[in-house]
Amino acid sequence: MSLLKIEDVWKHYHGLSVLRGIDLEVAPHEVVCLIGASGSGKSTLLRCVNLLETIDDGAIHLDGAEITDVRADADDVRRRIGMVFQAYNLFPHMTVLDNITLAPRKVHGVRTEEAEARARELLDRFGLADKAGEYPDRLSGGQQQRVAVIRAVATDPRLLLLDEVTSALDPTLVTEVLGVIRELKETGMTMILATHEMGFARDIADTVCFLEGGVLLESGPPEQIFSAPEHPRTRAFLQRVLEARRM
Ligand SMILES: Nc1ncnc2c1ncn2[C@@H]1O[C@H](COP(=O)(O)OP(=O)(O)OP(=O)(O)O)[C@@H](O)[C@H]1O
Repeated sequence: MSLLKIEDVWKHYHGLSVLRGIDLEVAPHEVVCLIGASGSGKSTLLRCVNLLETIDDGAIHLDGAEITDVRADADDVRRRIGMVFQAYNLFPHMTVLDNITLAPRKVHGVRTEEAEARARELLDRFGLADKAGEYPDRLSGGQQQRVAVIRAVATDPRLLLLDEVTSALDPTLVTEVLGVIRELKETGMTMILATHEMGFARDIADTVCFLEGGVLLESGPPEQIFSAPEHPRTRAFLQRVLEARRM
């Protein structure tokens, strides 16, 4: 059974359709990368999945239950879905350790010692063990984003959504964040990433989905999408990306 099932999802803003009948299934442990030009609907789709936006038509199921049903408990759904944004959104007045343990303690009711032990284990695994007592403004952008990723997985979510997590970073810092995500893949975390990093999508994705104008035009394994895309619009988009990189 799929872990996430998105069925004919539509989203309109002020009469304009920004998601137009999206269908997508994500299997447990699968890594899906959403690619497409700016404004194609990648972020909106992620925001619909964790109920930050309400959909106008269609349905989204997590673990077989419809989460877009009006009777679904949005807080419960968000407890099961982690999300990391482009802007790291760490709490500036809290140490790294407190940032990471806040949700497990306050939302999931985990005891402080247990939450801190888990946070330290994650910090250690992702090479940030010495930063537990630091405040976010003492960390580099790459380190802050790694803490944001750790914070999102500290509650053991069923699904992790990552929205352009490397866009705000200096290119030299991108690699370290990508390293963390690669490591998460090794642990079997199911993830959906919206990304402009084609190289990364090719490297990490099990499935790449190309969106244009709110339509999921083509999806498939990275070898297919990047080497032999079927849809002419996918080919045109990848060509534009390639040309922009040469400039
Ligand atoms: N809150 C909002 N109100 C009105 N329009 C919105 C809102 N959020 C997004 N949009 C519009 O929806 C469309 C899709 O935006 P979205 O941010 O999902 O695209 P994207 O593919 O994630 O872009 P980017 O790669 O730049 O992040 C855009 O035309 C955008 O202007």
